Amino acid sequence: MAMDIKICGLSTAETIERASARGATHVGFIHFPKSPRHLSLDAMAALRPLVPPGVKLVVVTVDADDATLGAIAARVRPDMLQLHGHETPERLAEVKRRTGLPAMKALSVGSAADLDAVAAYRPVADAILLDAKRPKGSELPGGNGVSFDWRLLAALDPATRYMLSGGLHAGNVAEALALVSPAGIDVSSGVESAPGVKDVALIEAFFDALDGAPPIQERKAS
Ligand SMILES: O=C(O)c1ccccc1NCC(=O)[C@H](O)[C@H](O)COP(=O)(O)O
Repeated sequence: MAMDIKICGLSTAETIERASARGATHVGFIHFPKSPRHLSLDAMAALRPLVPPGVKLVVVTVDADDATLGAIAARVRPDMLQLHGHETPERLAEVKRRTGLPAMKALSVGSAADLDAVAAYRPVADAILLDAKRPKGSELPGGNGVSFDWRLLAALDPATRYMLSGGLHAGNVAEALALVSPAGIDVSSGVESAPGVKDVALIEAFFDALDGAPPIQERKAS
């Protein structure tokens, strides 16, 4: 099965087009006012038609209330929500029921014990994204450009499908994929020239690096 590739925090027609053309299966919009990648409802609704059919649009929120999530569902019509705050499995199930949308839950990993949370979300989440912990001083629960120790994922139930996230870039994605076999990968800061400024050349370099990575069957065998 081909790996999912999510390019997150996009905000321009050019970067949506390039990421999609190079093989992104998912593109992400951030709706979190503290983020340099924040897009208003109007901005997301305006960019929505630029996401090609077959590429999934994910809107990322952080502990958003029902009114906000309802407005996103109605006006932006994403294919999926990404809940990147402290949402419990019960809240995730409620969000799915209220919005009628699939939901991915982001979980932060700093130690093997952090992976215990995965079991609670697996029955309700449509996808699990494993990200690094927020560094001290950052106001952002994601999009910090820092990685966690990928070797911790050896402790995961091998049946767990997850998206690997946190600090990936063209220079380390092949190394990550030599160590772990995620169902998907997600990148934001690693394809930016400055916080919130996506760079087409870095997007190209990321996909070039993936083109050079060994296919998943070879990775599993090694
Ligand atoms: O990117 C943000 O600004 C952001 C803000 C608040 C919550 C989540 C956010 N990003 C979510 C993502 O899915 C990022 O792609 C993920 O955290 C990886 O980011 P990076 O380490 O910068 O590649």
